[in-house]
Amino acid sequence: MTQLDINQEKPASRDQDPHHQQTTLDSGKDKPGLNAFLPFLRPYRLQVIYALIALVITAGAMLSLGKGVQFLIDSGLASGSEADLTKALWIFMGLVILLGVGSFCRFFLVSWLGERVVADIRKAIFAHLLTLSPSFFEDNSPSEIQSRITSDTTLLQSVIGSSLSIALRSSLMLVGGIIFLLVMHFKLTLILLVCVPFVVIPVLYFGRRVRRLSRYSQDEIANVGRYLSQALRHIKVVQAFTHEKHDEQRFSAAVEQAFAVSVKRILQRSWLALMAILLSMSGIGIMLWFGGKDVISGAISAGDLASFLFYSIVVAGAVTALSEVMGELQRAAGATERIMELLNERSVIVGGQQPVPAVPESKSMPESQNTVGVNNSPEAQTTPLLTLQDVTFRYPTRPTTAVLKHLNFSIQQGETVALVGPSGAGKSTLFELLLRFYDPQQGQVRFSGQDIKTFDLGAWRQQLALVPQETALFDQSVTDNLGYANRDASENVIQSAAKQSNAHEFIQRLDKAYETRLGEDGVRLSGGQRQRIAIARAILKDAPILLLDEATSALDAQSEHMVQAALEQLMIGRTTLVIAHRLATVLNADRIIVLDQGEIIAQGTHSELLETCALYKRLADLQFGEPSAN
Ligand SMILES: Nc1ncnc2c1ncn2[C@@H]1O[C@H](COP(=O)(O)OP(=O)(O)OP(=O)(O)O)[C@@H](O)[C@H]1O
Repeated sequence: MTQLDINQEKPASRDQDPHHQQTTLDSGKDKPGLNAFLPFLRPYRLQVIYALIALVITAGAMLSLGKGVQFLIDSGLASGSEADLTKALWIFMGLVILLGVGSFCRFFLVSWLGERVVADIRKAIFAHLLTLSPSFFEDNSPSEIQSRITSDTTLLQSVIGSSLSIALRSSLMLVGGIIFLLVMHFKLTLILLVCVPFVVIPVLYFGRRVRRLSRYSQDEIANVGRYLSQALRHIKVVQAFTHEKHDEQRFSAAVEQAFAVSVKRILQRSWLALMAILLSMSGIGIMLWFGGKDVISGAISAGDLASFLFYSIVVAGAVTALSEVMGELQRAAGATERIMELLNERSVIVGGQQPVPAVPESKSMPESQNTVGVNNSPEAQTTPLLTLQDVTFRYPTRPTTAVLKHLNFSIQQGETVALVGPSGAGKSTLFELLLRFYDPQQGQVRFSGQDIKTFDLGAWRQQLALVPQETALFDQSVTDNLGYANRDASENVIQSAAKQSNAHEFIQRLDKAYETRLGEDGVRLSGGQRQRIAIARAILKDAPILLLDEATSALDAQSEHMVQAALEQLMIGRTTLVIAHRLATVLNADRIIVLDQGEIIAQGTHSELLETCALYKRLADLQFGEPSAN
């Protein structure tokens, strides 16, 4: 399904909807597993090879170290010769240096690979997410996706950056260690192999419990963090309702809860330490006893016993490490699967190959503003610029309800058409279809006679400039926020757009003028100022079709005048479709379309509609404050 296992419950009807079928993921087949991220490792083949070499060298050095210990004791200490001792120590130190340098290289290379691959995966996911249609984000909430990406990639990072190398190293140590042990002393090896489970199983048991509690502990800490950020984000609400005491108590309850979980974890960890020391040291004691008897009887040397102990510890350590990382590897396989699902998700909105035809010249459009070329052919002059033909649309999340029903209308180049209708009539949805956030299930939207689905998606969206009701602003400078519409615009061009949209003056009055950061969600601007920023953006985009969604919230007379003047400037020479909430807009429109419950119920001018359409008359009375006698 489209859901990345985020939303478990889905309405059954969605599966029967052919449109929605396109948005579903084939998560059931070809489970990718860990090898799915091999393509991400491919560019770093050399580093992988170097890391493997370092891995083999360190494992070899570690295994040889046991023999080094034996040599040190038997040839160095037991022989009583200082020269032999020095020689043995040199060999031992050589191995230690090899092990140290090898470990340095292995650790650096493997961790580097983990970080590098995860950085690439994060970039790939983000770039891919940006291409998905809005319907995908209705099925999968962005905040869930965000936390998924963060936790899944962090898990992958730890697996690529450490667990995999631990698994490889431990396997080498395990096999190598057992071979050394068997060659050295068959009977002691058998004793060891019997002892290992007695040590490893309890350690694993407590280890698992510690891990599980660590996860709970993390969750509790996340809860505390969430609570904290909510309270601080809404600090004005907290203080206005004098809610401080209550919030303080709830916060301290959350902190105490986190503390209680941590104490449980610490206790298990302490048990783990106790068991590990008792069991492993008892095991060593048992072997020392058996081995010591053999040393006394002369069957083996003291060096033999010491190196035997060394290899036993290596083998037990490898077994423990392997069983620990196996769980990690499994979890990482799940994480990889989810990441791959996300990367394999295809947008249901696909662009075509056709170039967008040039917009026919408008008599009122100044030459400088018509950037998409001019087409003067008689055919271009007569074909409407925009046509909706029998358009029926249902949102993918509500496949049974048609939001737009059999819409038919055309707009000529340069025309201004106002859309009017009660809340929920489908006005904004119409804009979403024009922007191709969704495609209609039935009918076509045409531009200069061609279905907009045949156009390259980016090129088509370049033809439209949207001035939304709520202007989305980013926590960046004013220049960056304006430049959002046109990344190539120079500072001069940006300022001239701000002047045209009557935004320049208030921008100049901000602390750092155009360099002022607007704060999260542009909180530092008033409604009218935000709208003028949106208008400046549309000017910068310089698209032939304007989609205006007028703000419903009332502006004071001065702001209203500024916004209106800016809009009039913007509309010159463009084809405009406006969701109208102001009297001035409907009066200035060439035509008004009245929408109700997804259907066009009337079209005409303001005065015509007042006569012919009861719904329009009622809306005019309510929305525009227009006395019905007018
Ligand atoms: N993403 C969505 N998923 C499902 N249904 C939606 C979605 N967006 C809007 N709708 C529904 O579609 C219908 C039309 O909504 P739309 O926003 O187009 O109306 P509108 O005429 O613009 O209303 P308003 O003037 O209040 O903005 C409403 O019933 C709404 O609940």
